[in-house]
Amino acid sequence: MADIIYTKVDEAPELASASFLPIIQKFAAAAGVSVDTMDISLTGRILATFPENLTADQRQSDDLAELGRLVKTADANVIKLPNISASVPQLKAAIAELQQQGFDVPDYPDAPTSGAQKDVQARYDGMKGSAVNPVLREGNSDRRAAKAVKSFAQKNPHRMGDWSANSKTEVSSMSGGDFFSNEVSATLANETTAKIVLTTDAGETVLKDDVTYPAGTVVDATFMSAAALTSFLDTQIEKTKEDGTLFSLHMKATMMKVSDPIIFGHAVRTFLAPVFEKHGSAMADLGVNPNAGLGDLLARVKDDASILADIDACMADRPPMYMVDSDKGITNLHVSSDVIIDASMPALIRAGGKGWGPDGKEHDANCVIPDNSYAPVYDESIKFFKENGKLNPATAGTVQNIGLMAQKAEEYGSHPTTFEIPAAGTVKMILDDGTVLHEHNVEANDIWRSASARKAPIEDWVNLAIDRQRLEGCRAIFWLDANRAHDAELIAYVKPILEAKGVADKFEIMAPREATRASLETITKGENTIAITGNVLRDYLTDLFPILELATSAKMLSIVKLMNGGGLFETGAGGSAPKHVQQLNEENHLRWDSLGEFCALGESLMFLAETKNNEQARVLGQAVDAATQGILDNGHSPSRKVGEPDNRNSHYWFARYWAEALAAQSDDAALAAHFAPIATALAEGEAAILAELAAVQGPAVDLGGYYKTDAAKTAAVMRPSTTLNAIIG
Ligand SMILES: NC(=O)C1=CN([C@@H]2O[C@H](COP(=O)(O)OP(=O)(O)OC[C@H]3O[C@@H](n4cnc5c(N)ncnc54)[C@H](OP(=O)(O)O)[C@@H]3O)[C@@H](O)[C@H]2O)C=CC1
Ligand SMILES: O=C(O)CCC(=O)C(=O)O
Ligand SMILES: [Mg+2]
Repeated sequence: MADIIYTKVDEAPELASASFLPIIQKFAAAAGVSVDTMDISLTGRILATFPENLTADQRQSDDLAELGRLVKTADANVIKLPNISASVPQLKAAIAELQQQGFDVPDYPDAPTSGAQKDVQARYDGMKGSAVNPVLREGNSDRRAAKAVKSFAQKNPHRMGDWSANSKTEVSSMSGGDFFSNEVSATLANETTAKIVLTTDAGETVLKDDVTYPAGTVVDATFMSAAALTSFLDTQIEKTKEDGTLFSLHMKATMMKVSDPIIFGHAVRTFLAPVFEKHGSAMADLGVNPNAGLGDLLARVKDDASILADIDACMADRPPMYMVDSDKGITNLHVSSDVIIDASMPALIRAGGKGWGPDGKEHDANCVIPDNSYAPVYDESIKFFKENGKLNPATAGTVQNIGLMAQKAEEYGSHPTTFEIPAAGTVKMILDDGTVLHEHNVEANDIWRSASARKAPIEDWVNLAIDRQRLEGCRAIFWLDANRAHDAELIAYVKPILEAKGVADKFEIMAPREATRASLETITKGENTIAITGNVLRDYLTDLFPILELATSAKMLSIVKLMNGGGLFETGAGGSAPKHVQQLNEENHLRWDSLGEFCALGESLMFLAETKNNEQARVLGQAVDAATQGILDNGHSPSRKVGEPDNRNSHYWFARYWAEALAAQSDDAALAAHFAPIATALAEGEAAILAELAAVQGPAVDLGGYYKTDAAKTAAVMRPSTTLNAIIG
């Protein structure tokens, strides 16, 4: 096993790796540090899943499973880049591309009939949504802006949209019948197994058997009423029309891969209700499944003029929709993974409460977030900015996050215990001694789910928060709502630990709405605060605050201190940025900023130094920090526009500053001597390298694929400077 594992992913970050990884490997080798890749890309995972369909040459090892084992060991030192969390349309596109490239992987069966097809679907469903992060996240989350990054943002504040006090933008959530209002929760005294049973007029169905919980696990159960949801959506569609705003739905269909595509499907069905009423059976015959989105629906009915005419008539009567891409007519309801709440809501808030409409212009929006558990965070943020005006990134303090994440904590681990209820009845969660832990009366189509959080991760999370607060000395708030069933159980863990450690006076506990306001007030004053949250708010807040403070979450330090002693260094909270790939394809400019990778690399090397007593790794790591600082101080981050320096330029500068820092340091004479000529060559080659990088921009390029690019073609595009390549090798 290599000292450091650098993940092979998809889309923009993977393109960046084609340029950056050779530099990392070359520099690390000088200190005897090995850096290897493991493939967690969507196509890599598909190929690893169907070996029997592939030739011996085409087969691929199951790197995700291997990494899943590694992160449970003290040896883990993994740099994890963002990967695609695939919706079904993305999965199908990746399958089609592989087939075209000569890989005989099976089609995704939409409506499996045979056992074999059901097996294929189950194997694909295992790859759906956020299938990677939960496997690797065997620790809690520590995300914050490095000091250099934060002070750069303060000195170079990004543009922020203006807020008007009479902006009509608002958040709308259900008034009841949602996950929030139906939640029950209990902490288990003993280790136990449990089963989930649905009882209807037709009898008993075991929805899930043999779930095991260690003692001390907090186990929740809740459901969303389908009737309450559709009536809420109906009301919101009407209300949006009356208000003259954009209808926008924000959810996390990738992470909440069972529940949220169903909720999304209800929105598609409700928005097009007259069409479903009239053409329901014809559309079903065409294989329409509203959960797959409007994009899939339109493709399936494209040859039926009467359905299309009724869709047009219905849309004309509906409020305008918030658009993903107004030029291409891609709406909010096209694909469930196109609008991901953690990125979409902050972008809208940063823009002053504006979203893009079908006319290609910005408008106020009705942000429909059906469930009330976390919607108040966005609602309160919007209210705060309406009252106080936009945040000033030049003076704002920062919100750091310590998030409960380990061992599939809370909602993000609930997929195996989430069910769309087939018929009215009762759902019971029954423990092995026969105790009924939780019970709900449900109707057909309700979404019932159970989530849990284990004792060891909870205690680790509280201790991580105590350590962080001690280091920062700033305000620290547990975002927990004493009136919410699950949060009350967590508070019962948090308070005694704080008291036992004598630090209870350093922490506050507030419900998400109050904590949002308190945190915005704190950073507006230029002060810092730590948000100590559950798993979902970890995700939401580590986009919300960075996007307001730094313009993007991609620049964040994202450290997962693995519970068994290893380290996982995620590169930012940002995703895979499909738009960036499109720009590279069209005009050979990659605007992806690798700052997240630079920060993660520095942390990973320092971690190697600590855990393996590797002093040369420490020297390399310190020099990485100097190089990152150099990129920021000298303005060598990528530009967004073709013809201007891009991702590849930033890698050249990074290599140069890294080599210069290594040559200049005096802790390790051998490394200094090794890097002195490299630093000189990089400096002397500057004019040639920059000219070679600039020369290629403009024309379209061919990478030989989107989901699975051709390695040689990608290397040629991403490493166009022969002068730089000669130095890096
Ligand atoms: N940790 C993970 O593995 C994550 C994976 N994803 C996956 O990423 C894909 C896209 O998701 P999406 O919601 O569009 O979110 P992204 O984070 O990919 O993109 C949102 C926007 O943020 C900006 N951005 C993000 N990272 C960078 C960067 N390094 N440099 C410059 N700008 C950046 C870009 O803005 P602009 O285009 O304006 O420059 C981008 O369009 C999905 O497949 C999703 O599943 C998403 C989140 C996390
Ligand atoms: O795993 C995913 O799909 C997304 C993860 C994410 O958004 C985050 O961790 O911030
Ligand atoms: Mg996120």
